[in-house]
Amino acid sequence: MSHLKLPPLPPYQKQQRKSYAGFVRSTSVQSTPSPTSNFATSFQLIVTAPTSSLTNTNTKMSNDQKIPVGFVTMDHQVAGHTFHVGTEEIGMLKSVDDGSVLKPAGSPMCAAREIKFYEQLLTTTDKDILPLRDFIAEYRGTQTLAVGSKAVNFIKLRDLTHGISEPCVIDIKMGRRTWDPLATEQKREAEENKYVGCKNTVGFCIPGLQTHHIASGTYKKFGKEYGKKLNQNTVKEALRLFLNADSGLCRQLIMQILTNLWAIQKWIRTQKVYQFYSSSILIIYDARKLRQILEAKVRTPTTPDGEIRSESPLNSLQNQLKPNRSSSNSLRGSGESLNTLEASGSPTVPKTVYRKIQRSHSSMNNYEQEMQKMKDNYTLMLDNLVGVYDSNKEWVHVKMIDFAHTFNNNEISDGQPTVDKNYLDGIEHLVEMFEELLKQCD
Ligand SMILES: Nc1ncnc2c1ncn2[C@@H]1O[C@H](COP(=O)(O)OP(=O)(O)OP(=O)(O)O)[C@@H](O)[C@H]1O
Ligand SMILES: O=P(O)(O)O[C@@H]1[C@@H](O)[C@H](OP(=O)(O)O)[C@@H](OP(=O)(O)O)[C@@H](O)[C@H]1OP(=O)(O)O
Repeated sequence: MSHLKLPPLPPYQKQQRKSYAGFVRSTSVQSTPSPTSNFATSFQLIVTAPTSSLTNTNTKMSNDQKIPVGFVTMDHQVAGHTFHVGTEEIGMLKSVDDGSVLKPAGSPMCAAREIKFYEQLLTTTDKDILPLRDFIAEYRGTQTLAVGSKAVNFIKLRDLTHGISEPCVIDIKMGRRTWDPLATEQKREAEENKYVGCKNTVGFCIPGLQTHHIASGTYKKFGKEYGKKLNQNTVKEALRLFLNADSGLCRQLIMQILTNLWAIQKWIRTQKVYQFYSSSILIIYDARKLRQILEAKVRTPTTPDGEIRSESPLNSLQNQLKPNRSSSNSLRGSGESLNTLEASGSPTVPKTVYRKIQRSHSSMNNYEQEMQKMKDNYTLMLDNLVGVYDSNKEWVHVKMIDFAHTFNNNEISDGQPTVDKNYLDGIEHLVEMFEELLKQCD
């Protein structure tokens, strides 16, 4: 255990924004949320529901947790402190209008530490730290809001799911060790006994993920009970589940994720300023965009070096269609329903050719799925037509989050500062897995 050289943390000062959203009652601030805050025990598969049926219904809270006007609970939160109806538990909020999330600042020490981390990053000129600005969600200061009868200080960040139609989200907590130098014996023991199948082998764990499962059109959410059961083999299945691999590994998606991971990995290999304990990498992508790419691939399969393959069954179908300049929907004889849209030249109108739908009692399920796919594609097409879904917008985010336990090296030891080997071990394994997935893309 390195010799601790931790100056007493300054008394916790709330940096408050001038303006308050919602309302703030003048109340006596409770000193801290209970330090042993209970977490909602999450079942393995928390939620599964048809994607099309989802709306953010997270606005119902108990009276004593009335959510401030202008905010709702974060519907795409996959891990961390969540609101728990009827308890003191306060979780992430999402602004309804400015594309921000608010993270409750937590216990005074963690809050001061995380706010100090973000504030330092805003003003630093240290070239060794500057790359970190690109790896985190934009910090938008702090804000105090009344939640029920409490005035709570929040850290305000860019909502990385904002504008993402069908957000697939995974929280990957980095490092074998997830307790910080100030952790009590009890906390260390608790942390050491969690996610052991993953942390002790690949140096990271998955406290939560959600995916819009393209093949079945359902939304699936998995919590920490799922993550705690993963090992170095099944964690790869979890990544494939997150990536909709059963619909086809998408080279474009994996390349975008890897490009960001490589940048973080390169910086972690050399930076000697921070030790990141219990910090996560959050990966988010839009399943609606992925679906569009996969459909396009089926329509125009390409060779590994990107050349459009010569005649493929679908191409021959397309060629038979010789599409005219407008959408045409022709029903023929045996119930074949073919629909093709000639790409009108507009980047937002996809050339959509629906595969022949064979209607027979033996493939009725297939038919149902095909019909669901046609409906989804129509939605996508109409979105594109009305510009709701700008196909050029950013649809993949990879960001470092959660710095409540991030220490400056000069706080920890008086020896030579070193790289964060704990975090590095995790990201080396994570990059390796995504590089392996890239090789599996056809
Ligand atoms: N900038 C963001 N945009 C969108 N979602 C976010 C953002 N930051 C955090 N989240 C969501 O909130 C969850 C928890 O975030 P974070 O880890 O910072 O909180 P926490 O309560 O400290 O978690 P833990 O208890 O695991 O340390 C993440 O898993 C993610 O789903
Ligand atoms: O990573 P998990 O499994 O969500 O564990 C959390 C986590 O350890 C959290 O600590 P922090 O990283 O947010 O500081 C714990 O909060 P407290 O330390 O405030 O109690 C949670 O209790 C942990 O959840 P769980 O109790 O399910 O292990």
